[in-house]
Amino acid sequence: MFRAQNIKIHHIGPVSLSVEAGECAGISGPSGAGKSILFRAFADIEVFSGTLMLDNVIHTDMSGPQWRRQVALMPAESQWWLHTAGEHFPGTFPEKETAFMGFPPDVPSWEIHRLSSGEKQRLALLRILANEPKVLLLDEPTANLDAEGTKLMEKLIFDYQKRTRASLIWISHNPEQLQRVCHTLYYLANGILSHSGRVLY
Ligand SMILES: Nc1ncnc2c1ncn2[C@@H]1O[C@H](COP(=O)(O)OP(=O)(O)OP(=O)(O)O)[C@@H](O)[C@H]1O
Repeated sequence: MFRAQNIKIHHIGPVSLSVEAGECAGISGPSGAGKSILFRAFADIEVFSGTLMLDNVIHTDMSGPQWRRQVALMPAESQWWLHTAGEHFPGTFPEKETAFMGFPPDVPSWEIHRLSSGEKQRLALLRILANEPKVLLLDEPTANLDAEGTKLMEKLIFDYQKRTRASLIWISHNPEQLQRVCHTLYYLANGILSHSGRVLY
């Protein structure tokens, strides 16, 4: 279970929220409200005050890299620093999953500069899932994808969540998507995170 208590970062907070194992919390809110900033606090990559807990372990009891291996941030703009796609997967390349996401078998040799925004987004998710995190912080994960790509991305995330009981926090500007993928909905505006409802199945 992921728990954030009294998180304050820049003009945002105090923010508290809990996400059970196997659950998805959605966050919406106006552009510039600070949703991505809040994720940077949850991933412990920017200075904040308050407490983060993962399965009752406080974030200060882990190193930053240890925390981020378990609480993985998929930013709206993924980072790439090596020459080819394959070099960004340190272990075994996830051939089955890349094929599922519509890539041909030679994708590990693709140079980063040729990747489209949507290809980057799909490969960034596969890179993150390869580390088997317990919490996924998904910042508009389907923003650059068409309807078919969105469907595949949502299915890949669902299958992962079902298999591992990971907790998800999903930022989106698309209310239909949040209704479809989340159990609980939050709204961030004017620095305040409000619980805006539970999705009924
Ligand atoms: N390090 C920083 N210090 C101060 N302000 C910042 C910092 N980083 C971002 N901001 C500002 O905070 C605001 C919130 O940014 P953020 O990217 O979190 O918004 P958002 O809710 O994710 O927006 P969008 O929905 O458009 O992606 C923006 O006005 C941004 O310029």
